[in-house]
Amino acid sequence: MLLEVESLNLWYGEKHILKDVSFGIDAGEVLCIVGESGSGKSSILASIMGLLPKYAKVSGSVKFKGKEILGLAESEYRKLRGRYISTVFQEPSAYLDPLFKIGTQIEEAYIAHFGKKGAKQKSLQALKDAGIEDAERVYRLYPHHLSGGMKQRVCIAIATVCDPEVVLADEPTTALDVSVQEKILALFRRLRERGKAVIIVTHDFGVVAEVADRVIVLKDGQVVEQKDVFSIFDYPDHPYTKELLSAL
Ligand SMILES: Nc1ncnc2c1ncn2[C@@H]1O[C@H](COP(=O)(O)OP(=O)(O)OP(=O)(O)O)[C@@H](O)[C@H]1O
Repeated sequence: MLLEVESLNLWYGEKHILKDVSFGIDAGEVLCIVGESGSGKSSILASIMGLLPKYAKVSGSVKFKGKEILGLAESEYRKLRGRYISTVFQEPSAYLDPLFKIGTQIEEAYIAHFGKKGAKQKSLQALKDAGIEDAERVYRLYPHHLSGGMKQRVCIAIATVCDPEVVLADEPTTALDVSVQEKILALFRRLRERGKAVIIVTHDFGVVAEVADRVIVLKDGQVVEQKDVFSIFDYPDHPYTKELLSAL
């Protein structure tokens, strides 16, 4: 397994948020984490990325290529984030800095790990890989010049410019028009073809049907079902899974 989460538990004060969560993902796979709002989906991603608030208490294990990463020092997490494991967020407008050109923001992500040399070329390539054909032009624009779908492509370029092995995405299409959602999901399928391990958090089984190889269903911080995508639609076991599916 490229990334392996084992018996992950998370508490905020007295509140037990994640309860013995275990799953793994290999290169070239898309795993969807499905569950209602508040079930703990984003908390799983935050635990993997080392982005939990200080008052959070965690136990268990998160291994990347066999090496424990849960509880690393912030300086160590910084070496991982963006370079080996990176994240695409729900709201591209909130993530992009309105004051800086697109090119600058992608380059910054690259320079943090590799230095200035080759940064522009890599950034343009990342934009093209994210489905932006006129990359040279978009490179010089500011975020407010772009549509929501284009901004999310830029965020994917930022997340992939260092060629990470794992890409995490938290509701990456929720803020977008239905017409562009499909195109963004196609990009995640392309990441899988490029050998990335992709974890997508969603509450939407429509998204699952479009991209997932495997699915874990989370309820109140617990994994209640874990299956390949065909089985989850054809033979859902848990009543909660059936309930989520009936909303589709
Ligand atoms: N920083 C925090 N401090 C305290 N409680 C938190 C914090 N972040 C999340 N929680 C709580 O943890 C629980 C799980 O939240 P989380 O955001 O992981 O769920 P989610 O399934 O991703 O929901 P959503 O789809 O709404 O983002 C919720 O009850 C939430 O209120």
